[in-house]
Amino acid sequence: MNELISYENVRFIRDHNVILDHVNWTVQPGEHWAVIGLNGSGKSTMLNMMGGYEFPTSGTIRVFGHQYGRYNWEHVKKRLGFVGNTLNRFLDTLNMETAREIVVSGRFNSIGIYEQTKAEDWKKADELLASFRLTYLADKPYRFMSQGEQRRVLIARAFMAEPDAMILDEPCSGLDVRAREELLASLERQSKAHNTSLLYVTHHIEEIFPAITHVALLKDGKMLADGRKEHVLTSEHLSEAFGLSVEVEWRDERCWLKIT
Ligand SMILES: Nc1ncnc2c1ncn2[C@@H]1O[C@H](COP(=O)(O)OP(=O)(O)OP(=O)(O)O)[C@@H](O)[C@H]1O
Repeated sequence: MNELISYENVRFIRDHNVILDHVNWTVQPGEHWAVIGLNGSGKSTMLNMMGGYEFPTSGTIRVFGHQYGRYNWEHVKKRLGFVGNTLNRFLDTLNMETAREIVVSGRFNSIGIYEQTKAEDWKKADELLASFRLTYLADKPYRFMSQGEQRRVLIARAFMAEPDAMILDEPCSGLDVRAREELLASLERQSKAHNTSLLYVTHHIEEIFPAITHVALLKDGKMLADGRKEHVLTSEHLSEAFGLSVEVEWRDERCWLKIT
């Protein structure tokens, strides 16, 4: 069994609401996934479960070959990068730190630096800042950055530990079009450099950049379609998922939507 991630018949019920309904999903090494669906379709819940933040009501989740509930999940989490709104819990600490400090802290999977750092850690943080075009923010405290800048700093931080898989929950929200394109290019570069599988949640089909190989399409907590992106991103599937008549157009290995 060499899958990176596998969900078997995963159900998640909260307050009598079925939030994920018999979800089956497999990610193989080398694949990069986009997870799409309308607001409330269960995208974040599905991915947050991997971090051990929610326990499935039934079904099995395996990450890096380890079954959730039967293994010390801290070891799994060390190999997972995560960028999403859950980091807002640490806002008080983040606000006090500079971009450089935040990126370095990713080396220890912490927010805030509580361990001995080495010169090479700072060198690597500087390289990451450069790769994400954030050098100009190196010494600026988080609280004085724009929303888009904060988002990019957190993404650079998540690469510091060279994770095997990286969950990015709407990483481009709040970014202008140029910043979005720069971020997508940096993500592509970094994921190649470290062999990191990307798991990318978005509402925007045009953010599915060429390096993304597969798509999971959720509707009302169910997996409507999953597999290679060319097979999933069709006018029929997307019209059904969005409850709206749309037409898909492929240009330069990217997919664009037209409302029809
Ligand atoms: N802890 C919780 N308790 C109760 N309901 C929850 C909880 N977490 C999520 N939900 C509900 O589960 C559903 C799926 O939420 P989720 O955040 O996974 O959707 P999403 O597809 O990521 O949505 P969005 O695109 O708006 O971010 C929503 O109806 C939400 O209200």
